[in-house]
Amino acid sequence: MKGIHVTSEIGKLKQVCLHRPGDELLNLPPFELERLLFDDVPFLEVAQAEHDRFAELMREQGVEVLYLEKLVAEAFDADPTARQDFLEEYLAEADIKGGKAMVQVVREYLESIEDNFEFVKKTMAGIAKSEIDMPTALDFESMAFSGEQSDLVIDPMPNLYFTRDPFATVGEGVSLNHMYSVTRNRETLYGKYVFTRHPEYAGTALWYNRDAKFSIEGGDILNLSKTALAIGISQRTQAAAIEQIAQNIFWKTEGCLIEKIFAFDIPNNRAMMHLDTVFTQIDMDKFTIHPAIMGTLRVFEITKGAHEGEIEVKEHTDSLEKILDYALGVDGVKLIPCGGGDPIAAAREQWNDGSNTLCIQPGQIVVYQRNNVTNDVLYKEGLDLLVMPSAELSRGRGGPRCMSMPFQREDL
Ligand SMILES: NC(=O)NCCC[C@H](N)C(=O)O
Repeated sequence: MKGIHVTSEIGKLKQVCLHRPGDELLNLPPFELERLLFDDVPFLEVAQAEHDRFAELMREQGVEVLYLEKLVAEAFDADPTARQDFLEEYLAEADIKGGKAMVQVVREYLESIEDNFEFVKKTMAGIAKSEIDMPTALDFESMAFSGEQSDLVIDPMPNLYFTRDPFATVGEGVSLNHMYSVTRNRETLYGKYVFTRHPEYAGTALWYNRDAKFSIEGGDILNLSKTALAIGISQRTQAAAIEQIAQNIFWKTEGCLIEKIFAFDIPNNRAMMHLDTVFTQIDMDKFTIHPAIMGTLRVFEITKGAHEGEIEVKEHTDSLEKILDYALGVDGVKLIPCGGGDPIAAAREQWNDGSNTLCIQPGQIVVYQRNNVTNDVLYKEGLDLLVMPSAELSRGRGGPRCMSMPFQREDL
């Protein structure tokens, strides 16, 4: 079965989209880490082995694993004009250091890669100066660049293995996001070509588009039910983007069943960059949570207004448990604190994504091995943990939920 179908965070996972970390992690200059939103340089071989185990754990549960790089290559295999169109957009957004002559050299270099899969991986990895012949007829900009410090002509996209963020599946459609940072915004181009040009996915409804003005990222978008969505107001997602997606869903697109959007205003900092870094659903009535967000969290409910183009907003003042009971239509939601309530363990394990779990089916979750305090608490709560190695992957500041985008889940 193809197409998108996701109406919860916990319904049995049938199909998921990943990206296996590739050479983009070799093109990470240490002095560029902050700009590229990474905290250390991972050891690629080990990161790949950890990622392969992640995929294997899911396959063992009957999940079909798709790879983003393969889907994009399939779109190009099916329609060579798609590859040409992609290349033009890619070059325009690549911020190529140097002038027109350099752009031409890069274009020829990429065009010379015949195999579409290799071509896609190269665009993800970035391009080093040493890989290309510097232009012979130099325009001034290219000439000036050849003496510059940077060894990269095109930046890598090291965050691509966090497939949760550049686009997000909701119901039968997708929010094709506009990212907060320049470095991650290029990632959304791959989603664009999958959802508009891949033979199986072209025509997927888009609830948001990458050319919109405000930023929204998939780590902030949580499917609570067929009709309710949670979205974080965070470092990465602006309230204005939530208003825009609400407008799109309620008034400007067809086919979305969402009737209520709960906006969760979380602290604006790197450790808690997305809602899913502090809060993930793990069972019908259970969530993991970073205790540091309790007390400060404001929650708004957005619904369709009475007149064309209007939305209604109200703020909830109940406890988070009560708000979630109401949003999910259950009784007695339980919040399980990361780090077992100990503030140092909570901060340490949240930093390494202790609250960022991927639910395979109600009560069964993928977790990082390194978060042993939180994992013990989850065992005691009766959860079935699929534990994955996490020494290298965690250096990018994302966990199992960040590294996965469900394409299909069974309805609850
Ligand atoms: N959903 C997530 O929290 N994704 C993790 C993204 C980590 C990445 N290094 C970033 O800063 O965007």
